[in-house]
Parts: sequence; structure tokens; C-alpha cells
Amino acid sequence: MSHLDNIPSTPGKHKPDKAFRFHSAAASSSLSKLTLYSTLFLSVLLIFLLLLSSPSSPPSPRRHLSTGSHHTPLSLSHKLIRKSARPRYTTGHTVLVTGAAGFVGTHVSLALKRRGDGVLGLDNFNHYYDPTLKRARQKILEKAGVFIVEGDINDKGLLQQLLDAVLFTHVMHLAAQAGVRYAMQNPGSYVHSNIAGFVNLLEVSKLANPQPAIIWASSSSVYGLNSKVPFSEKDRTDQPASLYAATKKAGEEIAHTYNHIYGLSITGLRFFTVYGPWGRPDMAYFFFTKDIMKGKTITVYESPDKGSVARDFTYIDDIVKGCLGALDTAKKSTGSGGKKREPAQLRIFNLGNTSPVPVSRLVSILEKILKMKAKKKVVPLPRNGDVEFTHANITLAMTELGYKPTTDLEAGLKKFVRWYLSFYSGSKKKSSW
Ligand SMILES: O=C(O)[C@H]1O[C@H](OP(=O)(O)OP(=O)(O)OC[C@H]2O[C@@H](n3ccc(=O)[nH]c3=O)[C@H](O)[C@@H]2O)[C@H](O)[C@@H](O)[C@@H]1O
Repeated sequence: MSHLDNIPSTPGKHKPDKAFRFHSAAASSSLSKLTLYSTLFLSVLLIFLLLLSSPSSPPSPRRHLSTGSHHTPLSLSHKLIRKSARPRYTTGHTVLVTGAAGFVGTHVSLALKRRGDGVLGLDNFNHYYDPTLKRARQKILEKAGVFIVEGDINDKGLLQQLLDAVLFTHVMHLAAQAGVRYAMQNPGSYVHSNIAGFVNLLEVSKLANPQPAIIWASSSSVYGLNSKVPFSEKDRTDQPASLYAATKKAGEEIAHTYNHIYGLSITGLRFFTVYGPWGRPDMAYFFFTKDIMKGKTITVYESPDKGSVARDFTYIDDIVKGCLGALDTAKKSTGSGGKKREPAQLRIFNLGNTSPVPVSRLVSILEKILKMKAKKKVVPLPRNGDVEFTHANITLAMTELGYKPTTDLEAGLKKFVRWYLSFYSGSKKKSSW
């Protein structure tokens, strides 16, 4: 018989056998064992109860909202959330910015906060590109008083909690799976973020009372194989060349549905190849800079007729002005608690630069700024989702939003390279806004 045989499998349910009752020596030894085990059991129970009643444990949190590198109990997060979302003036807006640690999200959040609006960020800090860059952007925002809740737009419970905690006047929805070519590698991530995530956000927004107005990032890629230039909002957008474009186009149709049924005020912004400081490392201007400096060969696409592939590169500060213009002119949603009262505003705008630049010219500008010759491999545009050119007609945004881009590619790239050199020289603290 092993010493383990006397340990009850269910505490408190030990049944002594007959031998135990009639042999006193054996009985006293068994009694002392029983006392030992009971003491042990009671101690464990006591420790467990003490832990439960400990003041450091949050009062039965339903979830922990994360501030990024560390988790913050809900009660503390709520304080930070409300503080971050509170406008400086009574006339200020209260804005939830999704994708706040992203390139456009960070710039827009900062601009809103600086002019006095209340801003709360939401970001899932995914690893599509180096999250340390996202964390660095988060630090800049924290300093400016913008708190980022770490979470996914697909998390309905979380979104509901945020919209319960704060009455947002607007949602600036910039969270998305970006990038045209990556859609061939990871199609699911585009459906997850750009379709399911967007629907989730609209579902929660439609139930809010009052409903926020939604401003969200569509893309120039919706013009797909459209060959009529410059691209106008009235042009056809039913020929997407990539799954990315198809998900953004789907977003535009979904926006129509939620506007139509629930009275949500929705404005879609078709961004044209946004670039600038704190940009996205997956974009050509960014990794061309990195590779030219390293002496690595860059691949430059040309169109099948040996013509140049071109983009209407748009500088981030111009895009930010467009986003703020869209927010300031957005009318209120007309529904509440899931019910529409009257027709609501539904808009779509091109935010481009109206000046397409060949990719070959992008490379020569970078060579001039970096004072280095690029090692180039010129290849025909592969069938990877890229279109040959983009060119925005911005008349509508100029008229309705007061949008007026002012930065040409050379001036904007100079600012980008200056930031890039300071950020990656190891003196990250120096790379200010
Ligand atoms: O306008 C938009 O809506 C889109 O703009 C960019 O997409 P894209 O214009 O393709 O920007 P890049 O990926 O930086 O490419 C810029 C140009 O460089 C070319 N390229 C790209 C990569 C490469 O290795 N070589 C090369 O020549 C592309 O064909 C394209 O003409 C963004 O990545 C998308 O997220 C955004 O939605």
C-alpha cells in the first residue's frame, strides 16, 4: 500500500475503513495523516480565498483593455479612454479613430487632438509590417494625449464597450488590411479586416444612440481597369484588379446599405498612394529608399508597351486636411438604436494629387535626394493586382471639403527621407513630428 492510497480523491469525502476504527495504533497514525492533509487542504483554500479578496484584483473585469505593451485593468482604461476622448472645447468633436497606430491613422489622430477634438484610438498592432514602427507612433500619440485601446475591429464586445463608454460624434475608420500585392498571399486577411471588420463596426455604430457619423478609408484601387482619366467619382468601379480593391469596393456598397437601412451618415475617401514621414514600409517609395541606401537592386515595373507605370502620389499632410474636411462637413446620422428616421448623408470623394508621376521618376527623385545611384531591374508589370496608372480628379473634394493638395512629390519625398534617416539612424527620439 503506498502512502498515496490514503489521500482522498475528493477532499472531505474520505471514508475510513473498518481496520481504521478498531486498531488504535494504526488509527492514531491515520488520524495524524488525516490532520496533515486537512491542514494542507485548508491552507490551500485559505490562500485561494485571500487571493480572491485581494484589493489588487480588479472588480470582476469582463475584459482587460490593453494600452499596448502592458495590460491595463478596465477601470483604469475607462479613465484613460474618457480623458483621451474628451474634447478641449464644448464645440469640439469626439472621435474614435480605428487604425490609430497606422500611418494615416496616427497623422489624423494627432491633427484632431492638436486642434482640440477628443480622440480615442483603436488598433490591433498586427504584424503585417514591423510593429515597432506602430509602437513608436503610439508613443508620439501618447505624448499628445491620445490613448490607443489595443483590440480588433472584429471584436464586437469591445466596440460595444467603447461606444457605451463614450458618445462619439464621429468614427474615423482607418483600420484596414492595406497593400495591393499582399492580397495574393493572404486573401483572408483582407476579407477579415476590410469586409467583416467594417460590417462589425457599422453594426455597433447603427445601435448607438446617438449614432456617430462614419468617415472611412476607401482606395483609388477601386477604379481598377478604368481607363478614363482623370478618375472621377462618377466613373465605373466594377473592374477591380486585386482582391484588395474588391474588398474596398465591397466596403463602398456595404456603406450604401447601412446608410439606406439605418440612417448612418457615411463618407468614403478614396486615397491615392499616400506617402510621407512615418509611412508604411510595404510601400514602394519606402522600401526603394531602404534598398537604394543598402545598395540592393530594386525592381521597377513598366507597362507591357514599355510605358511607365504611374501613380498619383499624395502627401500625407494633404490627406490629413482632406480627412478633417470630410469630418467637419459630415452631417449627423439620422437613426438611433438601429432605426432610421430620415435619409442620411452618403458621400464618396477622391483624395489625390491630380499629378501622376511615373515610378521611374520616383526612383530618380530618390536618387537625387539620397545622392546615390539605384541598382534597377526593370521588368514588365506582373499580374499581381497592380494597375498601370492612377490619376485623381479632385473637383468634388475641392468644392465640398475645401481640399487642396499643395505638396509635390519631390518636396514630400525630401520630408520623408529626412524622417527616415533620423528614425532609422538609431536616434528614434529625435524623429519628431
Ligand atoms: O492608392 C491606393 O489606394 C493604394 O496605394 C498604395 O498602393 P500602390 O499605389 O500600389 O503603392 P505602392 O505599393 O507603393 O506602389 C507604387 C508603385 O510602385 C510600383 N512598384 C511596386 C513595387 C515594386 O517592387 N516595384 C514597383 O515598380 C507599383 O506598381 C506602383 O505603380 C497602397 O499600398 C494601398 O494600400 C492603397 O490603397
